[in-house]
Amino acid sequence: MPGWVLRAEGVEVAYGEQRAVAGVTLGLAAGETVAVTGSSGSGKSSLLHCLAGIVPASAGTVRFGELDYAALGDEELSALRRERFGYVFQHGELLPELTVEENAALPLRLAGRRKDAAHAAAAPVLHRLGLDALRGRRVSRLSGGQAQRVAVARALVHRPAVVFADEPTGALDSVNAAAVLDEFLSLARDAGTAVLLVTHDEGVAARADRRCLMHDGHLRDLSAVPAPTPSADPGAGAP
Ligand SMILES: Nc1ncnc2c1ncn2[C@@H]1O[C@H](COP(=O)(O)OP(=O)(O)OP(=O)(O)O)[C@@H](O)[C@H]1O
Repeated sequence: MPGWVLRAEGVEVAYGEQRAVAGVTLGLAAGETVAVTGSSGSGKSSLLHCLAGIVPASAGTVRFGELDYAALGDEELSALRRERFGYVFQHGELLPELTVEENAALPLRLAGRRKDAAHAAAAPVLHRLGLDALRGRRVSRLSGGQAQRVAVARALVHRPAVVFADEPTGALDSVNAAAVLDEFLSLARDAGTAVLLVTHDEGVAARADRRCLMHDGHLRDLSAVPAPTPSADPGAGAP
C-alpha cells in the first residue's frame, strides 16, 4: 500500500436525513492527481468538502498523514486547511480589489510571511502561469481565464500537500480550460502536490493519473485492475 498523504475510510456525509456520501474509501498519494466524476447530485462536492476538512464526516475517518481530522480542534483543523491545503473552485473566489500578486501571495501572508518575501515567492509561480505582465493588475480587471490562472497560483504558492479542485475550469471555454488545467497539473506534479479533482467533464478527468466514479454517494475506482475473467475454454493455451 502506498504512503497515503490523505486517506478516507468508510466516510459518510449526511445532511439531516440525506446521505450525500455513503461510505467512501479513497487514498491520495503524494504528487498524484485523482479525478472524481459523476452525475449532478451524486455527492462529488460533498466528498471533496469532507476530505478538505470543510464539512465533517458523519461516519468513517479522514486522515492527513497520521492526523485524524476527528481528533483535531477547530483551530488545528483551520491551520491544516490554511497551511497544507490549497483550493481551486469554479469561481476562483479571489479578492477583486487586490492585485494579481497580492491574491497569489495571500496564503503566504496568512502564514505570517512578510510582503516582500511573499511576493518574491509568488513570482516564479506567476511566471509559470504566464502572469508576469499582469502582476500589478487588479483581479477585477482580468478575463475569466486570467483570473482562473491567479486562482491556481494562489492554490499552489505555499507548496501545499494537497490541492482540492472543484470544477476548476468550469467557467472557461474549452481552449482556456485545457491550457489552465495543463499548467495547474504540471505545477502540482513538479511540487509533489496531490490533487483531488472533482468534475463532470470527461476531458478534464482524462488528464488525471487515476479516475473514480461517484454514483449515489458511492465511489468506484475506475483505474483499479479488474479481476481476471475466467477463460471460456480452460484448456486453451495449455501445452
Ligand atoms: N449543504 C447542503 N444541505 C443539504 N443538502 C445538500 C447540501 N449540499 C449538498 N446537498 C445534497 O447532497 C447531494 C449531493 O450533493 P453534491 O453537491 O455533493 O453533489 P455533486 O455531485 O457535487 O453535484 P453537482 O455536480 O451538481 O455539483 C445532493 O442531493 C444535494 O442536494
